[in-house]
Amino acid sequence: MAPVLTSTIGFPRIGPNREMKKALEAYWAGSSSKEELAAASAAVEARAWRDQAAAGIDLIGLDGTLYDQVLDATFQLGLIPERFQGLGLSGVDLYFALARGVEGAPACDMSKLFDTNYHFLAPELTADSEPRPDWSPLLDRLKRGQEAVGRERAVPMVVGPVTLACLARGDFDRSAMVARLAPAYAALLRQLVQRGVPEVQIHEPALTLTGSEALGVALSVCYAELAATGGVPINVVVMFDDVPEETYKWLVQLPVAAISLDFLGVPGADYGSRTAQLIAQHGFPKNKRLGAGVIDGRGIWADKDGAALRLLGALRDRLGADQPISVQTSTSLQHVPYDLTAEPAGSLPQAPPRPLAFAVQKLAEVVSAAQALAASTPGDIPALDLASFTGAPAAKAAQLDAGMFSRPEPYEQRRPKQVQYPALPTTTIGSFPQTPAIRRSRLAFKRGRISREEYREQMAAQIGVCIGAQEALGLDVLVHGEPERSDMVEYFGLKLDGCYFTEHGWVQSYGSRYVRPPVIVGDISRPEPMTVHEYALAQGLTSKPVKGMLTGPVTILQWSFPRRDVTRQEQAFQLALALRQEVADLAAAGCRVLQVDEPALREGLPLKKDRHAPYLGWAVDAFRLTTAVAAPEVQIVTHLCYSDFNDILGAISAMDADVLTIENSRSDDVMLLALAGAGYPRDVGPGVYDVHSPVVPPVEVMAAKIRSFLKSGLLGGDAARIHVNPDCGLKTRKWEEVLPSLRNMVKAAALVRAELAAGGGAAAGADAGAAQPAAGAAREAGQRGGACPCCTAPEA
Ligand SMILES: CN1c2c(nc(N)[nH]c2=O)NC[C@@H]1CNc1ccc(C(=O)N[C@@H](CCC(=O)N[C@@H](CCC(=O)N[C@@H](CCC(=O)O)C(=O)O)C(=O)O)C(=O)O)cc1
Ligand SMILES: N[C@@H](CCS)C(=O)O
Ligand SMILES: [Zn+2]
Repeated sequence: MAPVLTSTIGFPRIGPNREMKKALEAYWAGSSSKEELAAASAAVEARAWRDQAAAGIDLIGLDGTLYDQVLDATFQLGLIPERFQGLGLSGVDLYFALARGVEGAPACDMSKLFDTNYHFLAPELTADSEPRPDWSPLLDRLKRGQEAVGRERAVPMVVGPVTLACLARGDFDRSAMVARLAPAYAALLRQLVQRGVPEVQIHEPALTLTGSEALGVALSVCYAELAATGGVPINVVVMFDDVPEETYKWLVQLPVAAISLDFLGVPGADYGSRTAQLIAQHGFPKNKRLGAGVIDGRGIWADKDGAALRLLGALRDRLGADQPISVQTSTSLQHVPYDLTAEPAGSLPQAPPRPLAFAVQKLAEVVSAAQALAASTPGDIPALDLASFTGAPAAKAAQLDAGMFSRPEPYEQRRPKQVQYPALPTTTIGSFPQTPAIRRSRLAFKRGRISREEYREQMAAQIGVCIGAQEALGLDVLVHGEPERSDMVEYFGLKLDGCYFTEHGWVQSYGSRYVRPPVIVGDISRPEPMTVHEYALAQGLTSKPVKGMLTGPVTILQWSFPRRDVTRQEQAFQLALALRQEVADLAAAGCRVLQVDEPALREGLPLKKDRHAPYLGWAVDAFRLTTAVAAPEVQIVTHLCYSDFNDILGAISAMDADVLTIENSRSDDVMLLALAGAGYPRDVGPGVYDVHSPVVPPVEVMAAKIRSFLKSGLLGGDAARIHVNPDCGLKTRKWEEVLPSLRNMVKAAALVRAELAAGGGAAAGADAGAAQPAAGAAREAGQRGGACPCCTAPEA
């Protein structure tokens, strides 16, 4: 019998106590040195590798990054976009310039990694891109890894050439690019030969995509070139989904030592994963190790009733006891929190459907499944039918009246009844800076140092500050600023029954920014209103319309850890029904503009095209179920960001929102042009500036953007229906960045309004005054929080 190994293909890189966040932010703030940053990063990495060794993992993937693993590959390949060259930057400063931007050189585009809530930095390539590899950071990490866990266990990992070519921005032939990149990867493999590694992991999640079969020839030629370097066994790692059948046929023929596959796919997806079926049907080569990803890498549920072992047993039955196999997680563990034992005793949900497991606990599951498999003989393990295994939960049909999914009147009829705007109405996306003072208040409340009442008073004061600032800036549609929300999804998770919330369950979202996803543990319901108090408070301070602010059902689901026993659709509809009650309550409280954010709508799109339509069907239905309860007079806004929405324009339109605000500025108006090209019919607010950069955008730059919107053909250039807003919320920024940026944004809108007025071209119905709420919402301004951060010292 072949030995059963254990392997890891990625681990949290943030440290058990968010050490990397602190180290990075200290370095960026200038309060620590390069050496201190490098030392902190090395310590976090070594801790993670030692944790894996201590758990008994045989082959430890040497995960670790200062910001993002895709950027690491781009950077080490020397594929530096031209705008960063000649700035006099090198090393980590050049690396961080690509990640975060510097004056005159905006950052690389940030996008979701496949269907996860992790953001990578997109390589920018052209047909002529010439790699100039320098793999020193990876080789240095390998040296440290070998010192930490020994040569026989330390496995270097890198994002592979096919995935890099697929994730890159630019107009070029992907197959040709794979061929162009191959020699640079071959150079890495040659350097690894000297260093005595057991293997190298080349991560190729792009092989899960529909269309990857067309890259089959490029894949084969490239991996033949890599294998020809000789000496270093290659483990091709695929994660996030199964691979298309044709791709599977290419994949298993590659001249590599191991292929790692994801047997579980997306938690709660009704289509499950076809990986087991592919193996049942086509087998797997005996001369390669099968990396069996049978422990869920991106869910937090513990393996239940030995499900992983049954899958392993079925694989052995199909492939034979001499099949080399390693037990591992289905994806990198970077998508789950570090260690469940950090949670305070007694805080775990009382009756979860099954126990929880974070990254450290998953290591133990991998090892115990491997040990149980090795110790068993055929017949010991309960049978499982490989040919029909998908891991999908049983679908429950939702019994809802069709009328609940449609607004009472179509857009053309209801729009004139809603708030009327001046040309180019200005607004923001919802959040304002989460200042240290706000975080201190929240901490004080959590630790019991201040009462709930005091905490609410302090948040109310912040809301007052936000309203005062927006009035002073002259924005048309205001927001309350979301100070009470540590995170938009976490906030709703805390308010909804059926969700469990962790204290330390941080997961990296991008760079030094982390989130704590709620855990959906049961049926969702809303015990009481969640946002009405803050909305009413803010609206009470101004005569301008204040947007009600909700996170949509698909985004709450996507950014939570969902159940695995119930389909995603069922969970989305439960969330939608709870949010629908909130929409009704906000409307009853006088709210006339109500934003329901769905930034993760695109993220949830299955990686296979044939699964798009069913997903988009229920995802759009969940949004409509949430919002359709609103009367025609209530303007429903939605907001989408940080994804490529081109391929879901039909679904965006089907959401039937009255206003769509969409991130646009980092990607050269791609979204705007796509919407214009598709004849998108309802109001649009394309982002005019990037909120992830500390750079204050000049008036003229934003004015030029607005002019380009008007000329793009979008809405026939109707300026009253083209809104002006930043790309996304401002919570990560400081007041001293936000105020000048918004001041410039308002000035830019005013400039273009004046141009339109001078040219007589302003849209019909446009009026240079402030927006008016349609129904009597005029209230006394400035009752609370008159202090305006424009006139007082902003908080650091
Ligand atoms: C819009 N985005 C979001 C995504 N996913 C979400 N779940 N939420 C999102 O908003 N995905 C796509 C994008 C990703 N964007 C971001 C943007 C910003 C962040 C971010 O800033 N994260 C914060 C964490 C915020 C938070 O919850 N803070 C807590 C404080 C927790 C804490 O550290 N407390 C300290 C003491 C307080 C202190 O001294 O500061 C303690 O307990 O010791 C809070 O506000 O209460 C981050 O800093 O990383 C994430 C994704
Ligand atoms: N309303 C949220 C949306 C983020 S996608 C915010 O402004 O932060
Ligand atoms: Zn956003």
